[in-house]
Amino acid sequence: MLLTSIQFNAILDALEQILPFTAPADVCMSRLFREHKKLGSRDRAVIAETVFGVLRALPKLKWIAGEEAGGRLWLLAWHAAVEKHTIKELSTFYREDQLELAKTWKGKNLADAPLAVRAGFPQWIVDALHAESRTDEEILQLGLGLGQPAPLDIRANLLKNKRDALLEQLQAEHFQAEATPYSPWGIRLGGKPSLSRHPGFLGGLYEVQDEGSQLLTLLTGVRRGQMVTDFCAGAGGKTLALGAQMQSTGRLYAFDISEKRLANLKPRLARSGLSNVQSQLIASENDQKIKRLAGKMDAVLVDAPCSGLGTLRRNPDLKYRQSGTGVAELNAKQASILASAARLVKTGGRLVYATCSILESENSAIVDAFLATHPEFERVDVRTLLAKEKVELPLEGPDLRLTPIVHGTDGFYAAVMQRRSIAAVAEEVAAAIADAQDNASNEAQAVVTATTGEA
Ligand SMILES: C[S@@+](CC[C@H](N)C(=O)[O-])C[C@H]1O[C@@H](n2cnc3c(N)ncnc32)[C@H](O)[C@@H]1O
Repeated sequence: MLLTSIQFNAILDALEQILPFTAPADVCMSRLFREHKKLGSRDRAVIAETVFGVLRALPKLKWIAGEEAGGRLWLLAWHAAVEKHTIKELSTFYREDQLELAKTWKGKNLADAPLAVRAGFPQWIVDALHAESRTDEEILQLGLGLGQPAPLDIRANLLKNKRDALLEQLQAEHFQAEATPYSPWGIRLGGKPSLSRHPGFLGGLYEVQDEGSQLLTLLTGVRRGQMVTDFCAGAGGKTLALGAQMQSTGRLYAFDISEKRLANLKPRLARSGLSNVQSQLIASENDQKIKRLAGKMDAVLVDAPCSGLGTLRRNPDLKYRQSGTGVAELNAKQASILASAARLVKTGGRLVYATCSILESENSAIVDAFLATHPEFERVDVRTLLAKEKVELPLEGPDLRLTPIVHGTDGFYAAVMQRRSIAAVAEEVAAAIADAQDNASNEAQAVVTATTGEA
């Protein structure tokens, strides 16, 4: 059987709540599951898988069934044209006239669809990527990668165990578990197991974290005893990884403007066993509390608020809840946060700017503009840093750009910068002035030569 009627009705219910896109899909799903207490774990898995499948494929389903068709018919298009269920299987849930429509949809050829539909993006994302000179082929590859379900990655908590020991333990418990290809702390779990009651999870042996997110933290290069700030800590996914890298020594400040997110860090901190983290609610990136830490940090991570388009595998609804205008507003915030966070970095210290976005306007454009006005910082090639950590992964250019198709991770970006000494900056400025003076005098000589004929 395709679905039970309880599952089918719950899916329709969920779509009705999610499709106006006024609240995040995962929040709507949690609410629905709380309201339907009788749904078993298998039901929940089937419902969530179908709803998220429909959200990922929505541009395609709208092209097949029509922009205004609505949840029920888009679900029919999903089952008929994507999941390829037979008309007989669908007849339990749909009327004769709807089944007639489904028959015609089965013959639709996606190759005839516009690029946005084939890539599974709303048009605004295609326009934004085109504006950044991405080719149709690149957009298609990005869309296909971000249109797949994401794997389940965990990060071994090095404070409590080693990755290999945890891997062995999980395999002994019959998890489908394997080491992630790039992160030295990562384990990829197959079969989507529920971990929330697993003793290893409750005991803080690991945290759920995408491999790409683990790699961003690795780039900070933090070590024992350092002073470190996670400027946009949120619920602390990266704070926990940083704290473990520091072996719970030194001091790790976790800043955020969201009290709710910082509150969610608390139970995670308790499980992790870390005692070096100080979480701090700030009013804005210019909060007075930050000033006293100026120039004191060995490393600052700015995991900036962003469109989140790199996480569409997990949050497919984001592509409908974000917009070009929203991204432009984020760009201003990102630049302001980066400039403010940079003040905390000491000479020789590291500044990592990261997002889970695929748009360069949120990524290198922010970093390039920052570097153009902050000569005291220089870009560090992440390929060199990763090589030192013995992480080999395909990268083009000095910044980290991860994508699902190439790296099997969510879409991530990171640039690493280092604060130079005043002497180095002064030396460079003096050299630039000398160059400019040389050029000016050469030009003056050329004018004299041209007008008098005397060299
Ligand atoms: C990408 S999320 C951080 C995710 C988190 N680092 C993690 O790994 O789980 C961005 C965070 O920036 C926070 N934020 C937004 N504006 C901020 C600001 N002006 N200063 C500091 N944090 C800010 C948001 O509340 C959000 O938690």
